[in-house]
Amino acid sequence: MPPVIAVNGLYCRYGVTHALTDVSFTVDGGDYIAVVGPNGSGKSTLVKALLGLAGCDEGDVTLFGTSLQEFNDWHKVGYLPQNLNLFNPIFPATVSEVVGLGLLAGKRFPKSINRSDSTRIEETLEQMGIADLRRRLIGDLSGGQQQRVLLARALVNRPQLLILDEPTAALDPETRDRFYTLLADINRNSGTTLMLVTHDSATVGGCASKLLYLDKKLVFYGTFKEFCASPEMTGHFGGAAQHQICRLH
Ligand SMILES: Nc1ncnc2c1ncn2[C@@H]1O[C@H](COP(=O)(O)OP(=O)(O)OP(=O)(O)O)[C@@H](O)[C@H]1O
Repeated sequence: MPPVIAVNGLYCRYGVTHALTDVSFTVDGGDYIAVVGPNGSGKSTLVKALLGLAGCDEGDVTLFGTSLQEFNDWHKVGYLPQNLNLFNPIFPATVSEVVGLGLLAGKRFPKSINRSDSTRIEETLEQMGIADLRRRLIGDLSGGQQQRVLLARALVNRPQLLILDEPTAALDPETRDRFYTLLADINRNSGTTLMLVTHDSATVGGCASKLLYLDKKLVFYGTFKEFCASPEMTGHFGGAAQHQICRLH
C-alpha cells in the first residue's frame, strides 16, 4: 500500500515570504498526525499544499500514491477548515441539508440526494451524536454543535483521509475535549487517517500517534514517545516547553 500522504522537498512561499522550506514526510494509512508549531510556522500552508490550493514552487505531494497534479479521488479526502464562520441564525438550511452538501460535492450534474444518500446522512448524524438536531436550522445551534455538523459534512463521504485545520479554535475546553475524543474514535473505529492542525499539542498528545512540528521547516516528525525522549528536542525547545507537549505521555 502506498502512503496516504507523501511530501517530498516541498518549498512554498507568498511573494518574498518563505512559508515552507524543504519539507518531506510520509503518512501511512490509519495514522493520526498532530501538526503543531507557532503562529505563522506554515501549518495552514501545508494543509493548503496537500489540497492543491497553495502555490508551491518546488517539491511533490502525492496522495494515495498519485501525484497531486493527477489526483482525482477527492471523495477520499475530507477537510474541515480553520475559519469557523458561524452560521447566521437565519441561514435557511437544516442540519441534514448541510451534511448532505458533503455528498453533493462528490457528484456530477444533475446533483441530487437519493434514498441511499439519505440513509448515509442519517447514519453519519447518528455517529456524530447529532441525530436529534437533524431538522434544526444550522444557525440556531451552538458553536460546538455547528462544528460537529461540519465534521459530519466532512465525514459523510466516508473519506479515508481527514484533514482538520484548527477545528476547535472556537470551542470551550470541555466541548473541545469531547471533539478530540470523537476524532480518536473515528480514527480507531474506521481507520480514517487524520491530519490535525492544532495549538493544543498537550491535549491531542493523548490520542494522536505522531507529532509533526513545523517552524517553516520540519523540526520534528515522529511519535510522541520519540519526541519526549529526544535530547535534541530538549535542546531545541528547552525542557519546560518539551514537558508541556509531553505531560500526557
Ligand atoms: N495569503 C498570504 N499572503 C501572504 N503571506 C501569507 C499568506 N498566507 C500566509 N502567509 C504567511 O506565510 C507564513 C505561514 O503562514 P500560515 O498561515 O501557513 O501559518 P500557520 O502556522 O498556519 O499560522 P497560525 O498558527 O497563525 O494559523 C506566515 O508568515 C504568513 O504571514
